[in-house]
Amino acid sequence: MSIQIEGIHKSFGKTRVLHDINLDLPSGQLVGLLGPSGSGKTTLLRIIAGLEQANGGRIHFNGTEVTDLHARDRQVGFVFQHYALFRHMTVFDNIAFGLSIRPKRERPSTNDIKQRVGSLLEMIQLSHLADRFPAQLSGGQRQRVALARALAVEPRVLLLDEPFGALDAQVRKELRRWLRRLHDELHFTSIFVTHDQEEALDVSDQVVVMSQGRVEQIGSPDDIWQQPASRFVLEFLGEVNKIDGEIHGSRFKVGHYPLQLPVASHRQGQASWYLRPHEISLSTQADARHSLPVQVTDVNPRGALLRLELEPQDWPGPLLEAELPRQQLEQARRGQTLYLGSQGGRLYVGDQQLTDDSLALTA
Ligand SMILES: Nc1ncnc2c1ncn2[C@@H]1O[C@H](COP(=O)(O)OP(=O)(O)OP(=O)(O)O)[C@@H](O)[C@H]1O
Repeated sequence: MSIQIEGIHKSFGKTRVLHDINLDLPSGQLVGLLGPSGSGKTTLLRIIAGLEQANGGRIHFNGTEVTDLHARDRQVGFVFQHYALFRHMTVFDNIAFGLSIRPKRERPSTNDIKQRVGSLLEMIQLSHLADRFPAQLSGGQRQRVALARALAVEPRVLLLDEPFGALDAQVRKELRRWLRRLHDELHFTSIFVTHDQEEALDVSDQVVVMSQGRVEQIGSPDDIWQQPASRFVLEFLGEVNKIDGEIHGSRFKVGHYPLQLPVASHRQGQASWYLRPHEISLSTQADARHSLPVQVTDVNPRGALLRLELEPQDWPGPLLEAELPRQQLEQARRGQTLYLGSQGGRLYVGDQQLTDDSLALTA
């Protein structure tokens, strides 16, 4: 089931919380809706479900307009962070619920219901707990039952709002892998709200990044990571170091250290150089490529990698995080002075990136 969202906007009172949202989501994809708290993810999800009315715009499922269709007629399954299973019903009855309340002529026979619930129980690997009550399950098991319950009625679209938000990191990771596999087997279309960028990048076919009620970027996890469309996306997705300075002619001056830009910039003044930890290179000697002195304040080996915390020396700025192959700096130790450089990173003046490509700065 493909989903088209055209010019959706929404206000609560005088506050506009969604601005002209346009999305075209192909059938069968697992789409991650990612953004900070308050960016409008849940509101958009509720509008797609029909639980909230937009102030304008249209929604189509497979080309058919559903904007004015009641939630119960949209055939949408919903799983929330705290999904209230019926406490007085067993796991089996919870999953069977949606089927068993159907009007008589649409209701499958008792045997069919038994079979369908049986195969869902197998799928969520909880067949052995069919007779338990929700209170006798772990949080992860409860969320799996919630998912099976949503899938039992064969929704055309499954919407998940932080479904694993309340679970601990390990269970969360297992469940999202499991959701991915399930998705690959059953090919339904789902939209999955999260504010956890690792979660979104890990399981989604496409990620929609939202900020302040607008779509900042839509693309594959790889696109979004490699080619962030804005400074917001760059900062929101993954760790990034920010080094502030000023552009004068063809130089980017950090404190009193002038770094040479590859080409003279037409923009002058305040600018920020953004570097992911792995884009930092370090040398024990100052040279043409490594000119900014930093002091090592922490050394953390992580397998084949070395993670260093660095304090700017003699130039203003917050602590920096660098990550490099261990053999490159075998002898790194706390208190040592090193010289920072990079072949990459991105230079921004305000919200505008100075070049389309990554930038190499040399002293
Ligand atoms: N029923 C409501 N009445 C008034 N304001 C609301 C209502 N629901 C949401 N909002 C506001 O709309 C904005 C978007 O909220 P929404 O829940 O969609 O964000 P979100 O990105 O899902 O956030 P979170 O990750 O914290 O759940 C927020 O500023 C919120 O306070």
